[in-house]
Amino acid sequence: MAVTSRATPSRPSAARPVLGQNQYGKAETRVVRITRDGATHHIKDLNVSVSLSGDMNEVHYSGSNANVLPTDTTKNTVYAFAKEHGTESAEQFGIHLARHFVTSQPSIHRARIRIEEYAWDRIEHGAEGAHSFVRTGQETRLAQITYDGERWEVVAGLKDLTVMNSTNSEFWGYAKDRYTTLPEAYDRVLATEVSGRWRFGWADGEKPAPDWDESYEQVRKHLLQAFAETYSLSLQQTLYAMGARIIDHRPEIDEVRFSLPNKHHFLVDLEPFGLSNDTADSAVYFAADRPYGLIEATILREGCEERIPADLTNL
Ligand SMILES: O=c1[nH]c(=O)c2[nH]c(=O)[nH]c2[nH]1
Repeated sequence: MAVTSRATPSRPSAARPVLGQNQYGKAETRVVRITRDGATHHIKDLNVSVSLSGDMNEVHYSGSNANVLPTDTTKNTVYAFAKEHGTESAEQFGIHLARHFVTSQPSIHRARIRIEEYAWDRIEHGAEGAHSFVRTGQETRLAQITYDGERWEVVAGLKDLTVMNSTNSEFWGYAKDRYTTLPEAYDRVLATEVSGRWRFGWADGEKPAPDWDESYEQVRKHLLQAFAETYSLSLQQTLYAMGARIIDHRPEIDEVRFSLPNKHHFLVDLEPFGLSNDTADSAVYFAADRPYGLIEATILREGCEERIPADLTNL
């Protein structure tokens, strides 16, 4: 029930149920810090959950918020601390946060900070710069084989391959109407979780089949390198570059389709906390999980038929 008066909060009568263990805080603040060492960038990608407890009887019994540091504040603290301590280990980062909450708020006696850290490897490629990353951990490899007694259709693919460029991405010059509020971006983070399928030209059991494993490794390498090396004016352009590079380098493949969610990273406004974000040496982002742009397209070898379904979840 909402509090409707400003009356002094009261304790429950002896007959009323007693409050047991309780805790609160903001769960899963997704914070990404990009540290810039010239053209070499470093990523710290954390999922931080704060859980606080202490003198919280009144807020439960009567709704008095006097002892409650808002969960929104705990989220802001994570962002601000990411700017100030974000290159440190997750353990050390958690120690800073926990100490801050317990020592700065008399009503908070215990802070539990849980952190998941996502690791990123650099994408090896031939171009300048060190700002392209692939999230550590194996993607899922996919295959679909169809045979009607005469002809074969083999489609290979992958999903859950997460990649990021921490620079060399822009988005501007787009159509605008009365509902457009998106600011034009001249240097943004471009991140996506690649879902792709590619169809082999091989359809005839008499002809030698491609080396499937070698083909998979090469397609994966080419799509990563195209992602890393493309100076991107849109995710659509990057998608086309990835598919075109596969078609150009892998003669066994006739058709490629990608479904690429645009995993938006929004700069956090740290001005209210006296910190300037997006400086030459570092920037802190909020990694949003939804809604997301979804960019999908097929790239074909000239003269080949489009057979991979538009909705990759049907494959
Ligand atoms: O690369 C992009 N393509 C879009 O179509 C689009 N739309 C949008 O809001 N942001 C972006 N980014």
